[in-house]
Amino acid sequence: MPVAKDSAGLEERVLVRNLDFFYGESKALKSISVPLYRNKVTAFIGPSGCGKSTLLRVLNRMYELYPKQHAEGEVLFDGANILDEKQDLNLLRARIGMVFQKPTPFPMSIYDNIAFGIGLYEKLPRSELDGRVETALRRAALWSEVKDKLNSSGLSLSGGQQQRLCIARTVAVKPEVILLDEPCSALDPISTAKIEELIEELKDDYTIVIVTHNMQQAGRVSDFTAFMYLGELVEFDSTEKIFTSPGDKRTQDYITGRFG
Ligand SMILES: Nc1ncnc2c1ncn2[C@@H]1O[C@H](COP(=O)(O)OP(=O)(O)OP(=O)(O)O)[C@@H](O)[C@H]1O
Repeated sequence: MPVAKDSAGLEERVLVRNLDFFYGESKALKSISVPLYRNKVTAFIGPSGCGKSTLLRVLNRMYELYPKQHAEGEVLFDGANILDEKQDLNLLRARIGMVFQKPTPFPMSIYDNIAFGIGLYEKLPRSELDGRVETALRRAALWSEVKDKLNSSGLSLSGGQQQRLCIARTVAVKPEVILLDEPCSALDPISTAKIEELIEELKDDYTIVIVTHNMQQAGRVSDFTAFMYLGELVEFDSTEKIFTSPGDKRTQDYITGRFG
């Protein structure tokens, strides 16, 4: 299928169109429309409760795990609406991976943390699996720190290392889009800097979406920024534009710390 690119060479990897989301009767997302461009980092910012995490949870249909939550509208991925009932959820979650706020390694060895995820989707001989585990750990900038203790528990690592292990686990199944929900909020500044460097490198291969409360972080890591407020998407533009001359007063007030 020919892929539409605009004059700036941007390719819409995912296109959210008129998306509404409901927790029971309560509407948490109101007619959200936003593109997520290939090989770019898009940051979602906005005050607590504005719907950032809800939006991420729609993008890989995580909300399906809970009763009385539903989405209406379209999330187009390769031209198909992932909200469609026929969507294979396991396949979707392999293609759109997610890293959570709190590092969540499985209670198993470092090696198995990575191998387990791969094993859900592919049956590989041990030698090939070893290679995939190493590549994923290198990609997550963790290999040099763990290569001599692959059999130690993932839980024995520091918080920052655990978060990189979770990123390695996500990368290992070869997703196309990576969703990061406040990935640094539980980390110290050095670990945060490492994750930010990693995001910069990963965007060569993936489409990345990050939710962050940290304005400086959004400014450092993202190419595009979406500002949300009370379930609405107020403004979406290049990060430079949002942070230097936002079009909406609410965006301006938020980024200058006047509310939120
Ligand atoms: N499980 C739930 N049941 C009912 N309402 C919920 C649930 N989870 C979130 N909400 C509501 O949906 C709205 C959006 O919440 P969401 O967690 O997406 O916001 P957020 O922008 O990610 O906030 P934060 O920055 O504090 O993480 C809020 O009004 C919240 O109270």
